[in-house]
Amino acid sequence: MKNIAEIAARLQGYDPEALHAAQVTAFLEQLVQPVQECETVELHAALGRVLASDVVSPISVPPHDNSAMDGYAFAGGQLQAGQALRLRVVGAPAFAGAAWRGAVAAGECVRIMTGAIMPDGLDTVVPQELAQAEGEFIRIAPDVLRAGDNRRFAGEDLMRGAVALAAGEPISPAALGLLASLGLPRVSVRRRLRVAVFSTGDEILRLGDAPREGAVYDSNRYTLLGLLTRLGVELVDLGVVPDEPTRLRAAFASAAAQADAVITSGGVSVGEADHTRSMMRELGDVAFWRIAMRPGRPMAVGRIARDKLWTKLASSAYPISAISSQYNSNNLTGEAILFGLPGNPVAVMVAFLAFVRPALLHMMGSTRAAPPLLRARSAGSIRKKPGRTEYQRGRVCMGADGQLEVRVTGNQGSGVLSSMVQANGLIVLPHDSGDVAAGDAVEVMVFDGVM
Ligand SMILES: Nc1nc2c(c(=O)[nH]1)N[C@H]1C(S)=C(S)[C@@H](COP(=O)(O)OP(=O)(O)OC[C@H]3O[C@@H](n4cnc5c(N)ncnc54)[C@H](O)[C@@H]3O)O[C@H]1N2
Ligand code: MOO
Repeated sequence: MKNIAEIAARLQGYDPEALHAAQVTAFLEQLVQPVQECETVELHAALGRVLASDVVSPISVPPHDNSAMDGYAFAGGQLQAGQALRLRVVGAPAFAGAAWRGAVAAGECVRIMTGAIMPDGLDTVVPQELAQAEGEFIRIAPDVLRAGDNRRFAGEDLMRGAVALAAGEPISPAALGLLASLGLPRVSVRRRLRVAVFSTGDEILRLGDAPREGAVYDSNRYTLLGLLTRLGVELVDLGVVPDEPTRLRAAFASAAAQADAVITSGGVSVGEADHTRSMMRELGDVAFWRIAMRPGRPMAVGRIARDKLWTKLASSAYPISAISSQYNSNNLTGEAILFGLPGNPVAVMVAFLAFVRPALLHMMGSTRAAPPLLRARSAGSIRKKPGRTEYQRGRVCMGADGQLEVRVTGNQGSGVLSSMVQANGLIVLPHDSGDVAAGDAVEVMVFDGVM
């Protein structure tokens, strides 16, 4: 296991006082490892889990060539440009699930329903809307159809023996359907990631507490719990922890004893009461950064080695028995990854979306960790200083000309959640870029469905 200093040493131009967003991503890729344990779950419970190994198709889907339409099947070679075709309807209709095995001669066709197996030798289906019935015949007008139309091939979705879904694929509703189409009742997935969350700060009120001068309600834990629930992790909610070394030590110890990752908010800046960062450092191997970004400038990232935790706690007179039972009952790797996010509510969400979420996806074993970026035209001008990555809250929609357009959603203060609620993405203005003029193309990290 590389220590934090070793990972940092590999980053070109590493400056903890002005780290680039791209360096944070590169650092986290080095720091985290996918969980190795797997389990087999019922398909209906697999949504959002990450596939542990390749799924090879035991069958072809569809299993036979079949019709895509209700209509009449015939040999398409009989179609001729500029000419109508008249065919005699023979045999019993072919229904989905009931093959029709008779012979069909030239000049003949068979009534067929969507999904029914194509009778031998036939390759084309005329939908019934395009077939004019004339007694026992049908007539197909000139040039309405080509040979091969409306036939679905055996295996056109999935071929027997081919990889249907690769390891690392997050299981989406479409993937659930795909696995079900193979007849697989269960699937092997990586174990769920366990993530502990707590908010820090003496001024943080629990919901339901009476308002108090200078105090704010704990919103960060709720946004984080929401984001993590969408990610499909197991949550360990440790509530609000005041800025007191003893309480923080207990919270970090408990979190590290039972979770793969620990996410906190607040107390990572330079204020007098910012004890979170010193406690992280006491118990773990941690880097504190000022990231050249806005919002989300201060952030602490590191790990607590679980085997060293006991020694460290012993020297602080912490009651180890309180957490050793939690530790023993869990099947965790040797370390808990720490994400000490800043206190400002939007900074929390931006840091989560830009860095923490990709890192957690990587830990979950997902091969789809990078957030999706769209290019859109900026509806207005945006002021931007070169030398830091800026994330502006914006709403993407289709402009009058059918092109994607993004509009900033109001006050961009790092404590202002209302503009975050109105947004459906973050406009990502890269490190070196300057002001954006109305009409310029910008990149947007869309978060519909993510948050
Ligand atoms: N001299 C400097 N001051 C500050 C710097 C700096 O670089 N030099 N950075 C500023 C930035 S940017 C941020 S962000 C904050 C981060 O500070 P902390 O991580 O220590 O966060 P706190 O001071 O605890 O809180 C900041 C702000 O956020 C509110 N907050 C905290 N927790 C919650 C919560 N759970 N729910 C809702 N709101 C919360 C808190 O009340 C403060 O208003 O530091 C700047 N200062
Ligand atoms: O950048 Mo702080 O992280 O603005 O809110």
